[in-house]
Amino acid sequence: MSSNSDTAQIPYERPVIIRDEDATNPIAISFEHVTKTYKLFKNDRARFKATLSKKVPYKEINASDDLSFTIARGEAVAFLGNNGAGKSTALKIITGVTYPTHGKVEVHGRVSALLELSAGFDSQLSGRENIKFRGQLWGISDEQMAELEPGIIEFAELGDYIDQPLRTYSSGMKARLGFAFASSIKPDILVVDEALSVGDRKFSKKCQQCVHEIMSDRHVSVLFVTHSSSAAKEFCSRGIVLEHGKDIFEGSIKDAIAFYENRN
Ligand SMILES: Nc1ncnc2c1ncn2[C@@H]1O[C@H](COP(=O)(O)OP(=O)(O)OP(=O)(O)O)[C@@H](O)[C@H]1O
Repeated sequence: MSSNSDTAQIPYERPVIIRDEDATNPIAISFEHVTKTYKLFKNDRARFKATLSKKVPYKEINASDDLSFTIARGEAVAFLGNNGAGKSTALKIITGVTYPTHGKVEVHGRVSALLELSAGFDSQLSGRENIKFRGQLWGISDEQMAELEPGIIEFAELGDYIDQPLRTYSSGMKARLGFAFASSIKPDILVVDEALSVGDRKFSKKCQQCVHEIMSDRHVSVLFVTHSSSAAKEFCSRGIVLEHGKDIFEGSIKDAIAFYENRN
């Protein structure tokens, strides 16, 4: 693999993103030569100045660096890597929270992300209204939402607060609502960061159980980010080890864990 600096011709100089809900495609996710470059300015003032002038100096960091991998339909793959290896960046590209600088990304199927659970909620709307609103954003029909709503509300365990505006919720309560929604909408692709902590210990356990149930469904493709070898072994058949944004090892989960552990 080559880095940006020594690549004469960058593949997909303009990012190409193909995203659809075709869950019959044998490929769930594919990255081809994906690079995500962040610009690091000296401070916020310099960042602001850079919007007006091209002369403001900055450093560049490739959070994803010429990253290529494919996740097949129904496959469960673990991303292993130390802090800053580029795991979250890859997940954010998959969920559309951030865009690559170069490369081609394909995502086929409905993605449910257990990442930033409370992002995107409207604080003036109640929990119930937020569920409906999110359902509309996801393109879920009113009938389907009406079927799903009681399960989401029951799972979230918010009691009377479900009809109160979200501004009255604690951060844990918002995360509960986000988790309840994301896990109830039958995804084709589940993206989950194991570091995710939702609410108190009891609720967190319930969430883990729920994630495990979704992950055991053989039709769901899973991309699982973890530092824990045992969780990766339990659910994933394949592992990808990331370092400095690059894919430095890809193989069976057993081999990937052995590689990762030897490196640390
Ligand atoms: N918005 C940003 N601006 C600048 N640099 C960023 C930004 N987001 C991430 N980075 C950098 O990109 C690199 C990869 O970060 P990323 O969050 O993807 O790593 P990670 O493997 O998920 O780490 P962790 O295990 O700590 O969650 C890091 O060096 C990080 O500092």
